[in-house]
Amino acid sequence: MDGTIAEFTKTHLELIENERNFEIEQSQALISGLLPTHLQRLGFALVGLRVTNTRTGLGGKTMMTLEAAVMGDPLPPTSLRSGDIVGLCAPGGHKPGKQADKKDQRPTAQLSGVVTLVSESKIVVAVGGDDGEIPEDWHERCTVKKLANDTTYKRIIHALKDLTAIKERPALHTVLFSNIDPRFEAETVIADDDTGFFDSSLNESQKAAVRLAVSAHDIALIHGPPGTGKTHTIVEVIRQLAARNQRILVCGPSNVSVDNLVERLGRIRGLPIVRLGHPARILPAAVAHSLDSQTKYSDAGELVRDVRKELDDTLAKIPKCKRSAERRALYDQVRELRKEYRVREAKVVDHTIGGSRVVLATLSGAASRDLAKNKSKFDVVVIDEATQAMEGECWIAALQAPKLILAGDHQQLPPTIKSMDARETKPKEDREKEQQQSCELLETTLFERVRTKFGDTVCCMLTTQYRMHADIMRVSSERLYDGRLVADVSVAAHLLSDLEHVTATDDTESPLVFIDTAGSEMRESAESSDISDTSTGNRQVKQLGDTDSKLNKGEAELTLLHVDRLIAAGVLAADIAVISPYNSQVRLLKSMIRDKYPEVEIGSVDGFQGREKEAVILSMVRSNGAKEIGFLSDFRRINVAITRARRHLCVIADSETVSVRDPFLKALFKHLEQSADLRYPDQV
Ligand SMILES: Nc1ncnc2c1ncn2[C@@H]1O[C@H](COP(=O)(O)OP(=O)(O)OP(=O)(O)O)[C@@H](O)[C@H]1O
Repeated sequence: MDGTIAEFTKTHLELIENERNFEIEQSQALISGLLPTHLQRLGFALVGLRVTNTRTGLGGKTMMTLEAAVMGDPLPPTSLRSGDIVGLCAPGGHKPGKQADKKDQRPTAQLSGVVTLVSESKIVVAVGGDDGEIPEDWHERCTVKKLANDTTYKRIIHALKDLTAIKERPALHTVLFSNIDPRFEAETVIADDDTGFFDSSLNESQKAAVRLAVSAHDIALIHGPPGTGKTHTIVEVIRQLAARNQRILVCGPSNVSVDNLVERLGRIRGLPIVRLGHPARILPAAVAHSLDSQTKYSDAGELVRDVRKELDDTLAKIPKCKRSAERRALYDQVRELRKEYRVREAKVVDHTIGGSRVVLATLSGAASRDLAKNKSKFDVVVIDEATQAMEGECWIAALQAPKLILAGDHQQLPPTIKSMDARETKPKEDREKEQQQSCELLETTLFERVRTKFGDTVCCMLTTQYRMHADIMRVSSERLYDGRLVADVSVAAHLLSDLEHVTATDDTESPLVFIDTAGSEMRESAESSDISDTSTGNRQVKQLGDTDSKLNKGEAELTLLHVDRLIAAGVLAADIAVISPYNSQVRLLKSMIRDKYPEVEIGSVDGFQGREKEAVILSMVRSNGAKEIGFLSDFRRINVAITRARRHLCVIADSETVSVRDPFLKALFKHLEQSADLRYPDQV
């Protein structure tokens, strides 16, 4: 088995290194080659800021507040967001008092940090702390510039190396890498009369999934098609495990996936939880459970608060201090206080993590030093949205317990492999076969691998969905979920016209509308360079892989007309989403719809995975004589697209181009022709 693991990690390490290099090269090509002022126009930098305040945050980090050079001026429009990794630098890397070389506008990053807040007038960046001290000669004017973030790749590489090096392996590893079958409790873990469930609203498939997950010794999968209450089920699994005195590490690939669980688990009385991760990246609703808040406000945190205050007071004195000797003395004092602060804080952190039965973090965050230092022992690792994480990423968490529970849906989009996306628009035959295989290997998730290996023995599918009208989910159920997915009675026939303030019209009484552009000459085109996003005032920079992205002006106009009709019927703009598989079309749609209806959400299909809206309009874009459909041929993307709508789905597409080759699309268009309210552009 060790040989198999060594082979597995070797291949994956190579692939992850490639992916990491690809991402860094791409972002450097975009960011490093441009002058800061140019980057600022593109939204990737803020130039000539003043440091207006410094205080101490978690991990002894210094929170630097930066504002526009002219006091009270707003910051220029920016795409910098909380959680971004940024470099802080002075123009030309000059030191205070020295003249900057006017010609050299390229800054050299001198400090790196994480953005914790961006408002109209200021940006706050957490710097230093465990990552190093702030240099004494730190200048008060600087540029903030977005940096490539390869932290997750580094952590995956570390985890894969650790996986190879393990001496005493849990049975889980044997199950995953050799031919040993997974084991389950022979006895019923929750009584047949169902009295053992905490949540009495669970449906039969959810109960079956909980039983499977609790009874597993090594691994169990919860397969949750769209809207089937996967999170609901995971919460019950965690409660059951906690009631059996197990310690649980709960992870997801994104902050949103983790915070969704934090919010729900946080409501359960008597279940101590803690959310690890940078406060800047945690959703407001989950912040109260963050390690940062708990160390700050708990009784045990009292110890830390005193030193924090002293540190902040000392830091505040530095900018006012003119003499360099005095300044230096204050810096020495800061260094000492910071050491003391870290020692005390480590104790509180240890206490908080150790006292929590459930610890939550992103997969990447599971590599947190706080966990490693705490030597936390977990009995079970639960990974939600596991089909959106690369296997290597799952191993960061999976190394920390002998039992693993994965939840996800392999019929929706897999993790994004950026080096593959960049090639997506090129013809298939141009891609090197080997690279194609590598990407496919990276795209194969741990969930998928285990499901293929053991099938239903380890996997339980949730079969009742609580989102879509029955007509909206039908094709997905029949083609992708063996016809087993059923709509709960509460949603099976719900319509927009049932909503308050919505009048009954042809649109609001139809769960499915299909506007077929075939023969209308509404052809696709490639993106011209002058589409701007008027909401930010910035010209949008084309994303990677967009080099050949497609748009369709005719479809965009039909989309706007359909939005007009829904809103005229009383549907709230905030209940409508407009989605398209192509980024160029998304930009075009934003430029046409945003000013008129700012609350209508407009985005890519990929970006909308995991979300839902009452009404969804899908613009498929492709319309050409050659019947080329590019990445619409990925059934998982189409599945995500059509399963976002609760009461109304309007598909705008050219059936002659889109419905011809791909079996899933063929089935979808057959269903649309039979069951949807069918319209042609001249009737809209
Ligand atoms: N047993 C149930 N009875 C009634 N409603 C339920 C039940 N299970 C889930 N739901 C409802 O279904 C909706 C989806 O649940 P949840 O958010 O847990 O699903 P999910 O599968 O995680 O979602 P997604 O499809 O986005 O992954 C929620 O509104 C939830 O209240």
